[in-house]
Formats: sequence, structure tokens, C-alpha cells
Amino acid sequence: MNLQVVWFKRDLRTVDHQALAAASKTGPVLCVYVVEPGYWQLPDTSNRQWQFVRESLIDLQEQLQRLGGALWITQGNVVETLTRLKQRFGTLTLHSHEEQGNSWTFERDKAVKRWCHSNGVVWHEYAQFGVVRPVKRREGSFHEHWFAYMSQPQAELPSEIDFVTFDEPSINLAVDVTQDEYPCRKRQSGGRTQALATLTSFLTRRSERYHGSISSPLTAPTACSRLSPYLAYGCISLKELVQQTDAIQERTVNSYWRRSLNDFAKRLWWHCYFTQRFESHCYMENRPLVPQMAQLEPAFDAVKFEAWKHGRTGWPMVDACMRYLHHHGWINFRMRAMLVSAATYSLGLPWQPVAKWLAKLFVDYEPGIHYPQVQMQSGQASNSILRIYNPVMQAQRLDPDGVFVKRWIPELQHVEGAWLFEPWQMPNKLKQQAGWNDDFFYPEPLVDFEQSHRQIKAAIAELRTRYNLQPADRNKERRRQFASRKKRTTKSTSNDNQLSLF
Ligand SMILES: Cc1cc2nc3c(=O)[nH]c(=O)nc-3n(C[C@H](O)[C@H](O)[C@H](O)COP(=O)(O)OP(=O)(O)OC[C@H]3O[C@@H](n4cnc5c(N)ncnc54)[C@H](O)[C@@H]3O)c2cc1C
Repeated sequence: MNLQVVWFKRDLRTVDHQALAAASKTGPVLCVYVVEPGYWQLPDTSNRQWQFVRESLIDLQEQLQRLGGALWITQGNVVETLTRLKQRFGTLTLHSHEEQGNSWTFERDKAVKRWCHSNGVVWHEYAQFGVVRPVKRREGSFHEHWFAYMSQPQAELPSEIDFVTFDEPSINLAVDVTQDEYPCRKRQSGGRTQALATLTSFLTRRSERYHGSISSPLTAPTACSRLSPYLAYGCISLKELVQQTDAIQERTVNSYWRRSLNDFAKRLWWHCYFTQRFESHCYMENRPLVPQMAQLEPAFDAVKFEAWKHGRTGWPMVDACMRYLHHHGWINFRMRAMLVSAATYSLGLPWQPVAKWLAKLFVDYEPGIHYPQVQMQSGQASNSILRIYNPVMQAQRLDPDGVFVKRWIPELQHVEGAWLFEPWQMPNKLKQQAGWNDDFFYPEPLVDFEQSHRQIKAAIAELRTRYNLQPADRNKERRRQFASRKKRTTKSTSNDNQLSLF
């Protein structure tokens, strides 16, 4: 028997699952998930992510049971697991989706490839995003490839699948004894059932307000789709989402709502745009895309890092966002960017530990988006205009009445009016009235915002002049690429330099 092993990774669903569809059309199928302790101990992974995956696996078991199959969940090393399967079943073919993971999973995949090679096992890897590996294989631009991929039909399963079971017992996920150092009380629940409920509420109701409501931390939690963790662990496929969004957009008459759906669809394109960048430059996890930026790498300051990590920088908007993130495992794009800006430009911290810490707190941690974004928001990725966020102005614009800040910083509960934006300026009398004492108070900012920005801007300008690094407007390029989607069937004649970087 040639056993078709479907190795589930960040693709915890049965619908539009290319690997499962191809395997089940070929022969008897064994579905496997390997819980890898080495992965879950990395500085960019966390218990909150594991809990989400655990719930998604329970849901996947139910999906497979409905098809007459089962998911065998084991713990350990993937190569050792495959070795056991080969000893037990003889001939194997391995099927999985491609993964744009961190360096640990990249090395793990290389070990699996070596094992397959030396054991005569064929490993089929299927794309699950509009990303090409290696990029040399791609015909036409990234843009053309993306639209062609997203308009293909979804992977269909045959009506009957010959499922095989393995005699080793599966791990029981219903009982979980893991401890969380940083509990995430309002984490989104994992699993496809939840993914579909979130998708329905977004496309039928919440998406109307997407345009114009995704920047403020007050409105973003309901105006954003909140689909990111479901995409990160593949509870829903990106193709399903793109196709459903397109269908709803076509039926929507309300022009404001259509505009919102168009803004949302752009983000789905960005998902792959950034992931493709990471696929081609996976060293971005550790090294800057603009190599000269390494020369400006600041010394690590443990006191500032700890203050930023736990929401005690003295800038209310930054601290409120960090505390919110601890509690929810999610925050909106603008506030993620502000957190990176505060840590790297304002506090002068190196971007790598900042990236790892945020990755750990994000339930939706997706290396292909995360590292390119952190690099972009800290000036490492391109020579574009520096995006330095002023936390006082962000608070004035996005939380003018201090509702968000007061909710997340109890120390500011009794601070009123404009003092909420700069509480360190309050006279002592007002500090006492706010209930502050030696044990209960809100700290002053660790650095002078204006001064640290003057320094970092001057240092970057000097570096750019020294190496003749020309600014590039990536945003303009991204907008142009997406806006020309209607030309997707015609061959692009435009200058595609930006995307041919991949
Ligand atoms: C420093 C930083 C780190 C980030 N790290 C991650 C991460 O680890 N995982 C992650 O999924 N997103 C990350 N993002 C992108 C973005 O903030 C999140 O995708 C978004 O906030 C998730 O919420 P949502 O699903 O409700 O978003 P929506 O606005 O509803 O967007 C829908 C989907 O589009 C994609 N998307 C949205 N914005 C972007 C973007 N700017 N770039 C690329 N794709 C995008 C995501 O897949 C998202 O789920 C990061 C952004 C920054 C600034």
C-alpha cells in the first residue's frame, strides 16, 4: 500500500485543502498533526497561540469525523514521526501546504526534505496563498499570479475518502494542563466554526464600517474583520475569503459599503504581497532588508524594554495599547505600527527583540506578514519616509475623550481633559487629586520624544546620504498594483521593478 500522509500544519481545515484533496484522490489517507515542543518554546511563540491551535485541532478532528476519517495527533519531532510511519506502513507519499514560517520551521522543513530524499519518499507541497516558491517559477508579475490563483476553483474532496487509522493513540486535546505566563483572557477562540461565524458577521454587517473605522482602537475591534488568526492557522483559506468578498462586493449597492469592501480586499492582497517578500527574503526575521541599517543598531536597554513590554512607558496611548494587546492577543494595524515606532524610534530599542515580543503576544502571529511589517515600521525595510508615530497626537486624534486610555490604564482613571494626553505635565496637586502616591502612580516618559526623534532622523539621514540610498514610495506602488486589478487578464506592460525584487 502506498500510504498518502497528509501533514497538517498552518492549514487546519478540510475545505479548500489542496493537500487533502490531492492525497485522497491518490490512495488511502492518513491525516497527521505533530505537536512540536521545540517550536512552542521559541521566543516568538506562546501559549495563547497554542490554545488557539488546540481549539482549531479539536474542530478539525470533528470536520474529519464528518467525512468518515480522523486526525492522528502526536507529539515530538516530524522526521521521527515520519520514520515511525514508514516502518509501520512501508511506502509513503507526503502531502502538505507550503509554509512561510519562521527560521525554525524553515530548518525543520529542510530536515524533512532531506529525510524524504534519503528514504525515497515523494513530498508534494501545495501553495495556499498567492505566493510562489521559488519565485523563478512564476510566470508574469506577482500581481497577475495573485489574481489568477485567487480566481481558480477551490480544492474539492472526492465523495468517498479511504481513510486509514494508525494504531498509536492520538493525544487527547480536550485536557490541557499548560500554564500561561501572560494570560490572554479575551483571546479569540480557534476553529473553523468560529472562523465562519466571524466571517459571516463581518461580510453581512460589520464590514460596512470598515472604511474609516479601522484606525481607532475604540472602533477597530468590531470594524476590522478579526479574521487574522483564522487565516494564520488556516481555519479558513485565503482563496475562500477573497472569492466570498468579491461575490458580496458585486451585489452591494451602497457605495460606502462597497468602498469598505474594496479596502478590505486590498488587505487580502497585501497579505500575500508581504508574505511573498518574506518568502524571497526570509532572513528578514533577523537581518534588515536594507543591510546598511545594521550599522545603526542600538544597544539593548533592558529597563526601557521591560517598560515597553508591560505598558509602562509613560505615553498613555502606547501603554493602553500594550495592555490591551496582553489581554486580547490582537490589536489593529495602526496601533501595532505605533507600538513598533515607540519601541524603536522613540525608545531606541533594537527591532529584533521588539519583533519577537509582539509576535509572542499576537495570537495571529504570521511570520510572512510580521517581520516585513516590523522592519517597515522601524525603517529597516526600505528607504521610504520614516513612519514615526507621535503617541500624544495619536491619542488626540483616535481617542479624543480618553475613553480607551482610561479603560486600560486605571492610574489615569481620575485624570481629566488634556492632561490625559500628557499626564507628566500635571502639577503635583492634580497628581494627588488623581489618587497618586508612592505606590500608585503613572510614570513619566522614559525619554524626551522630540529629542530622540531628532537624533534618530539625523542618524538615518546621514546613513542614507553616505550610501546614496534613494527613497522609494512602496505604498504608491502597492496602490497602483492593486488598482490595476481589472487588467488582470492582459499582460502588464508597466514598469514592474518593485515587484520583480521578489
Ligand atoms: C508591526 C506589525 C506586525 C504585524 N504582524 C502581523 C501578524 O503577525 N499577523 C497578521 O496577520 N498580521 C500582522 N500585521 C498586519 C495587520 O495589523 C493585521 O493583519 C490586522 O490587524 C489583523 O486584524 P484583522 O484580521 O481584523 O484585519 P483586517 O483589516 O480585517 O484585514 C484582513 C486581513 O488582511 C491581512 N492584512 C491586513 N492588514 C495587513 C497588512 N498591513 N499587511 C499584510 N496583511 C494585512 C491580514 O491577513 C488580515 O487578517 C502586522 C502589522 C504590523 C504593523
